[in-house]
Amino acid sequence: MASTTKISELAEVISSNTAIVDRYFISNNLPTPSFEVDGPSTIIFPPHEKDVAAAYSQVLSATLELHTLMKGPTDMLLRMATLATNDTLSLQAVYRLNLAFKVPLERGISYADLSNECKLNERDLRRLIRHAMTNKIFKEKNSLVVHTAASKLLVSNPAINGLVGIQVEEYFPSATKTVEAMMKYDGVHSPGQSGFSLANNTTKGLYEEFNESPVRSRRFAAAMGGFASRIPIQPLAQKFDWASCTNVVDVGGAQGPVSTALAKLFPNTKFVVQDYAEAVAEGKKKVAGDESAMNVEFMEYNFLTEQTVLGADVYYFRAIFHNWPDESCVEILRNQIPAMKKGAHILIEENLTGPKSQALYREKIESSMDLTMLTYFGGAERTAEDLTKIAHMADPKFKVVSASQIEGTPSSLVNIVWEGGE
Ligand SMILES: C[S@@+](CC[C@H](N)C(=O)[O-])C[C@H]1O[C@@H](n2cnc3c(N)ncnc32)[C@H](O)[C@@H]1O
Repeated sequence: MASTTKISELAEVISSNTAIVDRYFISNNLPTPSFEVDGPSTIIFPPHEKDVAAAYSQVLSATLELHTLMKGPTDMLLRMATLATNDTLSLQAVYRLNLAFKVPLERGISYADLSNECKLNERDLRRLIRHAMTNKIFKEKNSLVVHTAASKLLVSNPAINGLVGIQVEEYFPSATKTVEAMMKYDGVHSPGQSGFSLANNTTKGLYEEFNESPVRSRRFAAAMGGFASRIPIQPLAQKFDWASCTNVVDVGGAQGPVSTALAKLFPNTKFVVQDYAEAVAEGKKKVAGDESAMNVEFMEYNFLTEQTVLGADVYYFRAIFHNWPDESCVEILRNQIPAMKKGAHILIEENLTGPKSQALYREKIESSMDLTMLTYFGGAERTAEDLTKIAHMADPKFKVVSASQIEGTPSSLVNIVWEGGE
């Protein structure tokens, strides 16, 4: 008989690594994880110390694996789809009915009063909320619905609320159509062939569709902005010689969160942020009167057409290419060529995927992000080699000179030099 089994090995990994994380919390006077209403909303982001981050990641992976092993193949298969779908269903109810905003933060509310406020009968409302509670979104106290740290976050953080909104209102229906879309078009070769497009009964891609719907477009932009604002700027500032550039074009730069931050650090470099009209208008409003953003300009530009800023030193794309199928990435790169001088850089900042043999939790998050890109856009999470192939397909005179992680962030920077032109 084996002296240790897989499940007791995993239990040991969980125990020893939880102790490392716990010691870190205690010695740094940090609150220990809790969903109590005054508990911390984030655990460790970004990871401050590598060994603690590794221990934290081991705990998440080993608990996931132990949980799956303990369920066994039958229970896992029988329940997987309904469990995951119903998690989203009850979250959709929380979002759609605006429940987090209707439960008073300080005292809670009865199901009867909440039912009146939501115009939904008490019995069904209770069923939905009780399910949300299994994910620690609200809890019951003295027969009242009261907040937890998770439900409170929906009230206090508009970006998180927006991200939840797009998951339940846009992603949830789109994902049900992804396989159908792939079968229909034998893969996804243009944004209009995505699960999103099929679910929305359109041949347009997500961005084009949202251009006609300011409410959906704003919710999406706010949610993306929430992601963007969590990434520190210093590591990117140190990763490239921005100071030596006269002009940088931030292509698809949204409301300019990166360019306005870089512009403060590099006052002699001019940053041009390009995006659709609405993002550009919002960006202009944000920097109006800000002396430190005098070197930032906003410009409407559709990157599916030829680049209009000629002769810049850098054309920078952050979190753009993973939103597009390979064919569109090639087109976007080719659209920059007529504007590019010899030696100009295309800088692509993206999360690059790594080898498959990594911690289970990390693998699940990365692979889930990949399917999210596929469903929304027909896009993909890519390796450095994938992006190199795309650059060469666009033109062999694009030379990939480096691709490496930006220290302290989840992103990498791919530096491509244009060897054609004058
Ligand atoms: C995921 S966001 C990234 C925004 C920004 N680069 C950042 O990292 O915060 C993608 C951006 O691409 C813009 N975009 C999508 N299609 C575009 C197009 N055809 N032309 C210009 N911008 C576009 C969107 O409006 C959005 O702001």
